[in-house]
Amino acid sequence: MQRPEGNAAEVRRADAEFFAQWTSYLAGQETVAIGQTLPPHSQDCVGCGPANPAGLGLQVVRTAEGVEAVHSFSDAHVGAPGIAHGGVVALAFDDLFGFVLYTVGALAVTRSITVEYQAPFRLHHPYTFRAQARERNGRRLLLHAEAWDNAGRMAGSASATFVVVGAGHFISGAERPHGEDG
Ligand SMILES: CCCCCCCCCCCCCC(=O)SCCNC(=O)CCNC(=O)[C@H](O)C(C)(C)COP(=O)(O)OP(=O)(O)OC[C@H]1O[C@@H](n2cnc3c(N)ncnc32)[C@H](O)[C@@H]1OP(=O)(O)O
Repeated sequence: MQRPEGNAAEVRRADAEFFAQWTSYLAGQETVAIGQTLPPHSQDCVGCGPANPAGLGLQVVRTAEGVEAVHSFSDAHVGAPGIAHGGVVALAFDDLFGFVLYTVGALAVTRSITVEYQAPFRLHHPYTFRAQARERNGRRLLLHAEAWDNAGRMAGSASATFVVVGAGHFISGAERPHGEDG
């Protein structure tokens, strides 16, 4: 859903609808079948939001094991000539981990992420990113992902710890005093 600008009441209503959608996924009222595309984290999300022209625009599909996205980095995300910047590769992994939450059924945020860059990610070449949950220990989710080129070579992999939070963590985040997390 498009986030309206300028009108605080409209922004709050859009946010409320967005949170309600997530809540219904987490409550199991809405599910996404294997092979279907998962909804973006928000319309403006830098990883997957279709309304963010500076973003990656990841389109993520649910799989039997977790989630998957086929993505080609564009000129907007160049580092060294012809090669995607390592930071945007990390963004792709982090955002993909955000989709694994649909399969776990919990809200969580990145506490740490480690990326291995096995080969350069060449611009305009498709890479298949796959991510899944490996383990849950209390509030800690251990997640793992890999990215493969079309020749079947692994270009990168990532491991992350996400920490489960309540919906309050996201609500009015910008207005919340530092240290008051949900
Ligand atoms: C309805 C709403 C809809 C929203 C939709 C959006 C969906 C999501 C979109 C996703 C978009 C993409 C993703 C994004 O971009 S997410 C955005 C980027 N990430 C953040 O902004 C997170 C910022 N950090 C925090 O807010 C706090 O630090 C959190 C909430 C994470 C924890 O602070 P809190 O004070 O609450 O907890 P704690 O410090 O006691 O720790 C908790 C537990 O974790 C264990 N631990 C800690 N560190 C590590 C470590 N390095 N390795 C292993 N374990 C570690 C620790 O021992 C403890 O374990 P246990 O003792 O309980 O067993």
